[in-house]
Amino acid sequence: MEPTIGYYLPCKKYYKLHFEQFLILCKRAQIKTIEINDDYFNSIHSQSPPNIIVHKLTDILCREVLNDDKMAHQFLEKFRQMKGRTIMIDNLESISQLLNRHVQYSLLKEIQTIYVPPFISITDEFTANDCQKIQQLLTNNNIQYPIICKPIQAHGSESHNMKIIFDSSHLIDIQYPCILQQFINHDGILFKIFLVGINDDNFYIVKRSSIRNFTITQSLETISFHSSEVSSTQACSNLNNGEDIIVDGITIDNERIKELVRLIKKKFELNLLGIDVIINCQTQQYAVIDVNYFPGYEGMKDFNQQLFNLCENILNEQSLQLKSHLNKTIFKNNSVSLMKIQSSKIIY
Ligand SMILES: Nc1ncnc2c1ncn2[C@@H]1O[C@H](COP(=O)(O)OP(=O)(O)OP(=O)(O)O)[C@@H](O)[C@H]1O
Ligand SMILES: O=P(O)(O)O[C@H]1[C@H](OP(=O)(O)O)[C@@H](OP(=O)(O)O)[C@@H](O)[C@@H](O)[C@@H]1OP(=O)(O)O
Ligand SMILES: [Mg+2]
Repeated sequence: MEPTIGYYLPCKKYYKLHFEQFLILCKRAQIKTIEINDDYFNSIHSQSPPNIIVHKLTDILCREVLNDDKMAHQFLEKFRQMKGRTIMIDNLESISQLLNRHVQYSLLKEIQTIYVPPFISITDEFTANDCQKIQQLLTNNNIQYPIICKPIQAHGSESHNMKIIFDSSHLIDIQYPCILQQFINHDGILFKIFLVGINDDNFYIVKRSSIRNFTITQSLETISFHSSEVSSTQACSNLNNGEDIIVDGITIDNERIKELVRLIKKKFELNLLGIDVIINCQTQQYAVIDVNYFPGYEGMKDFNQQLFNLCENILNEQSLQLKSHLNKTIFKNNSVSLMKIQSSKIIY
């Protein structure tokens, strides 16, 4: 029977990735593809689950985990029920570790050689009256101004509105729940590392614009921004470096990134990853500021081919395992009948 790959992608993601190219590659290789949606689940009793499911379910996972949404939970349960019979690219439990910035950063910090700028987590139990308490937490954790305030939720439309705060008198501006993190001067350059987990070396680095350096000489008003304004491919914000500042010389060490990718992939057990790195312009430390599940892969021309290769590898492994399982069973059955023959010989 021909192998099958199921997919669940929000429309926007499907078109942005040109996912039809992936489907064409599958067709050429005689791999069946099927969209996983409500219709699929309604007719599931008549078919066995796909060998692999490729998906971006982060929005639905966020609704389930962070908003306790029942519909989202019911939909995800249908994927969970296929566990053991299909390979999910990637596991929902692994992806969940990235959805909350506090969880994500805490796990990254457990990797000793990885640097995550110091942060504290501010739950929604804090109120505008707690600024002193928050300042104390910042001091205890050795976090200096400026600081960046990020929503605790790391994925979805609500997660990208950020603030830069320059002094304690503006702590009143933070939105709850959030992460407050040390702002690192990095010459306005961000490195995005896109990974398709065929092996640890299979990553692609793109350089993007980012937020320019700040020196605090006087108290500044809080700056609010959306992360796409400063770091998307089209970014052209007054928070970026002006054209007169030349930063083309900044490069990143491939070997260091290779090690970083290996450690993060192993820690989170994910195949489709985007890792955002900035380089502290004073200490040259590589700071990991964000890990995204199934990112946009903008700039990586052959993403669909890479994803296809990953799926093909998994299918090949599956069929090898199946063959070896069948061989073992045949061998076991043969040896059983051989033993029967031998023992019958003894009897006679
Ligand atoms: N600690 C930091 N120091 C300096 N700049 C930072 C820091 N953290 C984030 N930034 C800047 O803010 C931008 C958005 O941060 P972050 O990547 O955490 O947001 P996001 O909304 O999760 O992004 P993405 O769209 O990649 O998911 C970064 O691209 C970078 O320009
Ligand atoms: O593609 P999607 O709609 O899933 O959006 C993702 C976005 O890709 P896009 O901006 O190119 O679309 C990613 O940007 P890159 O790191 O790849 O630059 C990153 O911001 C993810 O966090 C977003 O996922 P979300 O947070 O919304 O779940
Ligand atoms: Mg993110």
